[in-house]
Amino acid sequence: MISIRGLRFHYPKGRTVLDDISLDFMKGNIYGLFGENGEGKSTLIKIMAGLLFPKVGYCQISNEDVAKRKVKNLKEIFIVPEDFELPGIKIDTFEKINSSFYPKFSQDRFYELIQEFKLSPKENIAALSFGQKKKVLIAFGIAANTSLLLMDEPTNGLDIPSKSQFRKIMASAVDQGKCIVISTHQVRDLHSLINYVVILGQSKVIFDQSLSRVSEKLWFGRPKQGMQEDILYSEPSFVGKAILKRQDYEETEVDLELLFNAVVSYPEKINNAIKNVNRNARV
Ligand SMILES: Nc1ncnc2c1ncn2[C@@H]1O[C@H](COP(=O)(O)OP(=O)(O)OP(=O)(O)O)[C@@H](O)[C@H]1O
Repeated sequence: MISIRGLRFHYPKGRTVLDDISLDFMKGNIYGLFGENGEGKSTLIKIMAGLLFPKVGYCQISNEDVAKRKVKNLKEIFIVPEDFELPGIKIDTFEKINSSFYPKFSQDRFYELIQEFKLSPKENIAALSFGQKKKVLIAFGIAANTSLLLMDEPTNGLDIPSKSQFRKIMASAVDQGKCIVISTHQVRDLHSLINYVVILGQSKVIFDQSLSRVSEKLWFGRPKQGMQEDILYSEPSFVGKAILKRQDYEETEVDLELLFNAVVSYPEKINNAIKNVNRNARV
């Protein structure tokens, strides 16, 4: 669906932000795009939305460069940016004006979500808090039913109950016709939502794996006696929790935060452990 090859990007007179990025994003999946502050997540999301253009390489949607900004492609992409401004109009007026750009827009779904977010269609957007405005945009993005839904730090500004509500709503939004990419540095917010992890580090892709592959190859938890030699990564702040090569241990739930910290600290070691096809080999 989205294919990125050999992509390089820098801002005018700036350092290289993205260097030789190659990635595929497929329909039916929710991708978590992670990276520390300033690693280029927002930049990549904007390139995927056709708002910034690669200096080298390409980003294609359905085999066409997004940078060409063809209407047939743009109507299949919706972005919920990190920062945005919405006009000072009523929510239902906003819906009427903007929904016409998205042929698969579902009015019913939009107003259902607006209600779920405890907003009213007659409220003026100007009078809403930042978090409430974000909810309007998230509801619009889901209702737009585009093949590609990009969300940059969507949980910023949401309170704790709204974060779990967001996860529930997003889980119900994905279907076989849709690809969702969510960027965040708050890895924990995407717990039990995503099924692919992409991590950017030092301008490169340092990790690109499905969670099913991760849980097939890695074990997360507090190691018992006799498991020490399989430890790949541990951290005192995770009260003894570690990542181990799975070997013959039971499958565990992936701890996204621990995985993220491990990949950022030892990208090669973690990638090798996942790629390793020989279950008994020691890394
Ligand atoms: N408009 C701009 N002009 C110049 N440099 C920019 C601009 N926007 C971002 N940058 C720089 O590009 C780099 C990547 O920024 P970007 O916002 O893509 O990172 P990010 O991973 O989304 O960060 P965060 O997690 O803090 O939101 C940073 O070094 C930033 O300073």
